[in-house]
Amino acid sequence: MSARIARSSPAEGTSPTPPVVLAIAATDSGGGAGLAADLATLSALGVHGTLVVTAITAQDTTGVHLVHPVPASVVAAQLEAVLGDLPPLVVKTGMLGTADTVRLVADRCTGIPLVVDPVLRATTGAELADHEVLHAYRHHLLPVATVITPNASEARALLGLDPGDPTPAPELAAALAALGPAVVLTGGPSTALGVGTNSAAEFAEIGTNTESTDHCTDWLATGGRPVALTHPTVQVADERPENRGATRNDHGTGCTFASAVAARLAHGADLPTAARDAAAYVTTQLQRSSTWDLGTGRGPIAHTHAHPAPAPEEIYA
Ligand SMILES: Nc1ncnc2c1ncn2[C@@H]1O[C@H](COP(=O)(O)OP(=O)(O)OP(=O)(O)O)[C@@H](O)[C@H]1O
Ligand SMILES: Cc1ncc(CO)c(N)n1
Repeated sequence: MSARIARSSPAEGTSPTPPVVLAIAATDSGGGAGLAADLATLSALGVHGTLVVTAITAQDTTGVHLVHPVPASVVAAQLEAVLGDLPPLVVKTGMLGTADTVRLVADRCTGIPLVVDPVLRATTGAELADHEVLHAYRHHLLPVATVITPNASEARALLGLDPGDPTPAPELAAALAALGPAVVLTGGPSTALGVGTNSAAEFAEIGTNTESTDHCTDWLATGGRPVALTHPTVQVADERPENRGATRNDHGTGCTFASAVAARLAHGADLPTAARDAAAYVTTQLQRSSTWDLGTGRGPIAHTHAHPAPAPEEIYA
């Protein structure tokens, strides 16, 4: 017997119209990052997500195997379709793939609150942007972005610094903010270890030390002195013996974080609140997937909201 979706009376079974956030990003066939992460996060946080696909990636928990950019004319057609009919309160960008697409997004999304996650490299290490793309980010997208959410290595690339440049994280955030947008420079556990980003003085300032991995620090820069936003680390497995039992499922944290920022902004939160809420959401979802066994590499952060699934009688009648 087939189950029928319940049709309850409008007063009982309806909810208010949700805000719309447009996610402009690429697909991840493994379902951990990119548009899969964006739409799941927006849905979990009470937002209707519309989407523009910029590239298709063949990707799994072990790495990126192929990137197929969508032609700029097809990206433009998707943008025209959704910007007119379903105007977004906030736009969030992830992997854009080509310089043409970066410029197109900058042109078409000017005047809409814009959260830019400058995806230049996958968690698994694959390069997802070349010099032309970087140039387009610097000169076209950053000046019209409301907030950008790079990690430290993306921040260095956007500033034209060497990968090994020792500039501390808050200075990187401040330098990017000087180009126009507010900045949340994200820092996973490697930042807490002081790898290339935080100086000992900064760790003293935020009440931790260079050996501590208990807290992650994101740096919020809005023009003045950058502010440290700290939250508890979900320990990630690495070569250290004490971390052997920790999670290996952290694929998609950056996309999830930026989408959560966009969702909270769309609900009217201010940027510091949105950034704190987004970090709390990432931490919760990392914790939830910490014992999952998906794939052989770095598995996904949790994108399920009701898991295990509710009993059928709670959904169907
Ligand atoms: N292990 C962790 N425990 C708690 N929070 C984490 C952890 N790893 C990342 N985060 C948080 O997740 C958010 C996204 O930061 P992250 O640095 O992972 O982005 P990213 O490097 O751009 O990710 P990705 O490579 O998936 O795009 C930040 O708020 C960061 O502090
Ligand atoms: C499609 C896509 N977007 C973003 C990332 C960054 O994690 C990724 N690995 N893949």
